[in-house]
Formats: sequence, structure tokens, C-alpha cells
Amino acid sequence: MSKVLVSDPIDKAGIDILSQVATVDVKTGLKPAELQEIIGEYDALMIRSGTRVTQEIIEAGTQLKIIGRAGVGVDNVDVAAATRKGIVVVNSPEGNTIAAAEHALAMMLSLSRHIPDANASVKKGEWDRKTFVGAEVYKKTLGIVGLGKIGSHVANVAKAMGMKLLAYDPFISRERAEQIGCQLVELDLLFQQADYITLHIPKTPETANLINAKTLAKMKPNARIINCARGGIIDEAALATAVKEGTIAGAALDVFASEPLGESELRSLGKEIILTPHLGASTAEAQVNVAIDVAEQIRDVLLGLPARSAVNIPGLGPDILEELKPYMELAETLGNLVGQLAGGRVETLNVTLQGDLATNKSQPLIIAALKGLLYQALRERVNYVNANIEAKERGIRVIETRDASARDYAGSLHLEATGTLGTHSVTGALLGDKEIHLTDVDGFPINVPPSKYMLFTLHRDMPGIIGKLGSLLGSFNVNIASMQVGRKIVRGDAVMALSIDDPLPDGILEEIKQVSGIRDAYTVTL
Ligand SMILES: NC(=O)c1ccc[n+]([C@@H]2O[C@H](COP(=O)([O-])OP(=O)(O)OC[C@H]3O[C@@H](n4cnc5c(N)ncnc54)[C@H](O)[C@@H]3O)[C@@H](O)[C@H]2O)c1
Ligand SMILES: O=C(O)CC[C@@H](O)C(=O)O
Repeated sequence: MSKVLVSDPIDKAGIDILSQVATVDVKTGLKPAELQEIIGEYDALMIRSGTRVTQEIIEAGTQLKIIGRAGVGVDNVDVAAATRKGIVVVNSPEGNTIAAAEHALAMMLSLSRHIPDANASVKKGEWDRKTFVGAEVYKKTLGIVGLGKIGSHVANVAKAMGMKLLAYDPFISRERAEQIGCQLVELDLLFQQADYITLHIPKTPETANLINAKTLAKMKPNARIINCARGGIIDEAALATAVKEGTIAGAALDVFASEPLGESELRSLGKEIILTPHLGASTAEAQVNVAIDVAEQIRDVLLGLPARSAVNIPGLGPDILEELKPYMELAETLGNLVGQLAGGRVETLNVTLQGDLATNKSQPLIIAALKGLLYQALRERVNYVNANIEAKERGIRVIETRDASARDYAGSLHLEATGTLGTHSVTGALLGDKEIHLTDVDGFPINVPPSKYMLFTLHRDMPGIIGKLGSLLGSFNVNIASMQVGRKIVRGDAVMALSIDDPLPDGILEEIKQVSGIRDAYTVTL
């Protein structure tokens, strides 16, 4: 049975799902060295933001197949190191969207009405109504930096509260922003005009210290900043100075450059600053959502299925996966088959999406085809994560073609592999949207479902050849489950595809090649 380590507090709903397929150890609060010491025993690691999965941890995770982040941000995982080792990294892109958006809105209102300090004052026995006079958000301008999932929900609620919305997000269209009720503006204008600025962007080299002494100086003296996104987007020292000097009116931070927050000037400031300990995702609902979302993906990967929100498998979102999953299996089978027919070292793989498939996303199919192609060389070490990298390292050139006019089947996939021993091609389609069929081998039309053990011959279409081959296989006690001949012209060249019950015994392939009329023979295991 597989073993899963859960190293941060995760809702029981997730643990229950993992327990269906694995032994689950929950060990929270491990020091990096302790995690490094034990990670080698585990097939999967499930974390929240508390565990840092560094390159050292990944190197020590010799059995690791998947790292599941119960949340959005994977900045506490060395994704590049995981990718190099073929470890899938999954997250829950939407499970805590509402929780994080509501936390940002709560921060905005708390800042405006000084709720945390007023509450603390009453609890101390005071009744001070003068110090805590606030400001309304109604008719004020909210500047949203990052109009993704969380930013959009914040916009919807803020609009209902009567706020005017400005947004800065270079990756979304003006139309999309307008749909959400936001005016898309340049960052400087947002800084100059907003009464409230809320950050909903990832931390990247472009966004690190986006809020600094220079940008703070552009803001209005009544401006308040909310950061429930990522620490390090705000220069904390510059922010503390700006609040102390009245350059801006206040800030509410849920995330910090270094967590847990250590010694910080921010702690010494008054009601203008609100600090929470990375609570954006901490609602009962969000924790159930992210735990289930990620645990299901870990379960699937441990069962050999693809994950729906893998961050290191390019182009494979949940919607795409749902649609393309059967075709990915087709691509992988064809890749495995053509790799074995080609033998030797494959140098070029031509991937043609035919018929209805021509309008689909090709990247997941190419990855699956490469995974199949490299299986003979790498076995279980190749997966959807590292197939691309492994292919590049082996110098395999991938050429993608689309041919919507190919209409033999509604949608089919054609792979052609050229290598040191020549060129071979296979085509396959899905029958009834599910069942894989080989529809062409080396240009000869056939229609057979692939089976675990197969034998292909290239031969001259002439009387007696099938009988000779049958007798030869019989003499080696090889049972033929099915057989089909594909030919283009009568008595010309032909391909025979045989499904056999067991692998061919050693030496028989050479004897098959000696049969008069048989030009070549290939045995494959799928
Ligand atoms: N505090 C918490 O507990 C908590 C919880 C959930 C998410 N988060 C964080 O919130 C942030 C937003 O999450 P999301 O789910 O909305 O992500 P998302 O991917 O849906 O949205 C991010 C948006 O930022 C935009 N963006 C990227 N670079 C930008 C740049 N340089 N300038 C402006 N916009 C840029 C993107 O185009 C995208 O629209 C992430 O950093 C995430 O890790 C924090
Ligand atoms: O695990 C958490 O509580 C924080 C999650 C949050 O930062 C995220 O990126 O999803």
C-alpha cells in the first residue's frame, strides 16, 4: 500500500479520502531536517503553507510521486526541482477563493472602522467613542491589483457596497474587467486615485516589493492597503514608515515576507495597521474544499490516473483534462507502440491531430504521446510531468500537425516516429468515445483494439502466409487471440496485426522473419 505524509493540519475529509488508497501519517510541525529524514518512505506529501518543500526535501523523497498543496500558492514548493524528478505538484486553485476574498473585505471594513482596536479597548474596560471614528467605503474607490479569482469576487462584493472599482491586471482584457464592473487602468493611476488598494496577485519577480517607498509616495494620504495575497509584495519597512509619517492612512496584512512574522516595526503601530497570521484561507468551508480537492488528486495519482490541477503539467486544467482524458490514453498507447516499432533512438516524433481532434489542445496529447514513447527507456520514471523534459534531453524533436480534413474517423491521432532504425507510423481513434482502436500501421489500414502482447508483420499479400505464420506460432505454443491483415492493394504489401495471449518466446521473432514473404516482424508489449 502507498504511504502519504500529511505535514500540515488538513481537514479530516481529506485524510478520509487518502485513507481509501494509502496508509496516512499525519506529522505536523516537523523541522526541515526531520522531514528530510523521513520523506524517503513516502509516495505522497500533502501540505498547506507551513511546510517548505525545498530541493533537499525533494532529493530525499526518493519514492515521491506527488506533492499536494491544500491551497492555491505553491511558492513553498520547489516546483522546478519536483518537475525535474517527475513529481506531480497539485494545488486547489479555487477551494479557498471565497475565504480569501472575504478576508480581504473584512480587512478593508476593519481598517475603515478600527474594529480590532475598538474591540480590544472595550475588552480592556474602556468606552472610547472618539478615537475610533471611521470612514465609509460607500462611493470610495477600490483599486484591485490582480483581477483573477479572488480579485473578481472582491470586486463583485465591493460593487454591491457602492464602491467605484479600478483594476490593474496586465493579463486580462478590458472587456473582462468591464464585465466585472471594473475600469482597467495603469498601475500609477490606480495608486493615485484609490482610497483602498487590495492586492490579489502572485509573488513573482515582477510583483516582489511592488509596494515600496516610491509607489507608496504616489498614493493618497487617506489610502489604505490590504494584502491577503503573498508576503514580499509589500516592502514592510517602507510601509511602516509610510503609515507612521501619514503618507498613507493604514494597511491590513495577512501575509508577510517571512512567516511567522518575527520582530517587526509593524507590530508596534496603532489602529492604522491590522495584522492577521495568514488566515485568508482559514475558514471551515475552505479547509474542507481544499482538503477534498487535493486529497482526491493524490488518490488519483497514486492509482495511476492524471491529476486535474497539476501545476507542473503544462496546459492540463481540469476542464481540458475531462475532455481529453480518453485521447491522452490513446496518445500514450500510440506513443508506446510507435516507439517499439521504431526501435533504436527516436529522433523525431510527428504528431498529427486529425478530424475533429484537430481543433483540440495539442499539448496534453503530445505529453501523453511522449510519455508512451519513452516508456520503454524509462519505465515508471517517465510521467506527464517530466515527459517533455526527458524528450528534450534526449534530443527528440516534436512536430505538430493538424489535419481537419482527415475524416476516416471522427477524431484520430497519427504518430510517426523517425529514428536511427527508420520510420514507422501508427494511427488510432476512439470508438464510442472510449475504446481505443488502431486504425493504421505504417500506412496500412487496420481496425483492431490494442492488446498487451502484439505481433506485427510486414509481408507480401499472398496465399499461405497466414497459415505458415499460424503453424510457426503454434509450434512454439503461442496462442493467437485475434488477427487482422491490412493491405492497400491485393497481392501487394500488407501488414498483419496479431494479438497474442503471452509474450513471444525468445528467438521466434527471427524465425518469423525467415518465413518466405515476410519482410519484417515486430513484437510489442503495451
Ligand atoms: N491569504 C491567504 O491565505 C490566501 C488564500 C488564497 C490565495 N492567496 C493568494 O492570493 C493570490 C491571488 O489568488 P487567486 O486565486 O486570485 O489567483 P489567480 O491566478 O486567479 O489571480 C491572480 C491574478 O493576478 C494577475 N497578475 C499576475 N501578475 C500580475 C502583475 N504583475 N500585475 C497585476 N496582476 C498580475 C493574473 O493575471 C491573475 O488575474 C495568490 O497570490 C494566492 O497565493 C492567499
Ligand atoms: O494554507 C493556508 O492556510 C494558506 C493558503 C493560501 O495562502 C493559499 O495560497 O492558498
